[in-house]
Amino acid sequence: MRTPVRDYLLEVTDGLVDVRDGGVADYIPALAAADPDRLALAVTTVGGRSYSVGDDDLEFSVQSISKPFAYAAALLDRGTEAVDAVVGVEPSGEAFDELSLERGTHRPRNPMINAGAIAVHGLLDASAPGGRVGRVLDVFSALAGRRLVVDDEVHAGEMATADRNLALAHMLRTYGLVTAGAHDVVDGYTRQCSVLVTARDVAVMGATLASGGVQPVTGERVLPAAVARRTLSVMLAAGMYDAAGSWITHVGIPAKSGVSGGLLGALPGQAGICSFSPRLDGQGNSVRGVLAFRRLSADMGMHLMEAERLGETVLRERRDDDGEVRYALQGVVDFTGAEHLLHELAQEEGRSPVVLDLSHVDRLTDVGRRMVLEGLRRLRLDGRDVALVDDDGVLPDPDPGDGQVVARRTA
Ligand SMILES: NC(=O)CC[C@H](N)C(=O)O
Repeated sequence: MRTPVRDYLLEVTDGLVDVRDGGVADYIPALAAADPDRLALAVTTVGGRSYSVGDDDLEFSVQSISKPFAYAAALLDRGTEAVDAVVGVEPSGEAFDELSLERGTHRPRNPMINAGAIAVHGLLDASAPGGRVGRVLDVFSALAGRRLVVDDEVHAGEMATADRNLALAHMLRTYGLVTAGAHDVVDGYTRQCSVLVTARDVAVMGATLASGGVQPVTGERVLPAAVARRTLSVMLAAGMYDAAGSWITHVGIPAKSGVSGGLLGALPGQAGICSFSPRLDGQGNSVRGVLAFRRLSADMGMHLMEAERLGETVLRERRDDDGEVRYALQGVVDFTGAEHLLHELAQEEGRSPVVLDLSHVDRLTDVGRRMVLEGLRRLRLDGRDVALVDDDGVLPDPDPGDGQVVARRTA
């Protein structure tokens, strides 16, 4: 069988070929010269499988799609507190190159606009080989799973007209939010924007954020889970500049756009997505990219707020068996899954022993584990015997805290 996923992506891009609205960014010479008809769409699942169509191997400069990844690198290098001291996490509701600073602290409102991204670039570990740009290349390459490079021509072309970004950096220096030289930081930030990627690379990088920081193809943990979660949160709040509100409403996928026409999406627990099409709308977002994401979100149920009642699926069956009550669980036991089980256990009457069969459980989250153990402890306080069937060891060291390890059975 040929998997239908790639065919679906083809259908989406085929439907966009005739859309020619918008125009390419013209303030960077290399972007002004881009072929506006190029089109690519790529998806990588958190399981590490990639599907892509169109110009999926065409390299383009990453531009502002670098911002969330550089933010993640700064969190890695400096920790949350130091990063929070120079940049906020609020949507700005303004254009990407606006000097939008918070009242009082003078911090740029978020790391997804230029002012914030320039401050973030200044935070990167400059002691790495190749300095801050070397650091960017190392982290980006680990995220993509291949060695990435800077396009010197894109960089030189943008530096020739970088007055506005230089102004932002000088302004940030007056507030002590950038300490390195303004020219140095903007030069490094512009190189960061000039890293060459393909749509396939960006989808894989996004899948790394979506999977909580583990690069799903190489298996390497590139980012701590908390860094991935924070990066996705800021993308959701501010990744689409002044279109953030309508983006959340219509698409509901944490995302980041760039002036070269790339659009990154990362859906937690599911997939990284990238579209590439150079014509931009008035807000600087790729016209066909926005349409592709709207369609994917609607067709594939990818809107973050599309809530599934998964908790109830955890209970596979309850059986009265030879004088004992057996609960068979399945899937991933998280807060709502454990709550569902605890609710059922609370209805239990009588004195027969309770057996929890975990044979079909993939995993318990930390809170799921603590809640299930607390349930077992309370059953024992009520004078009931409890036992576990857990041949795969999904609940290692089942100590409910009363000093008595729970008995194990084989299925
Ligand atoms: N929105 C963007 O992609 C902007 C990135 C570009 N390098 C700039 O700083 O202007």
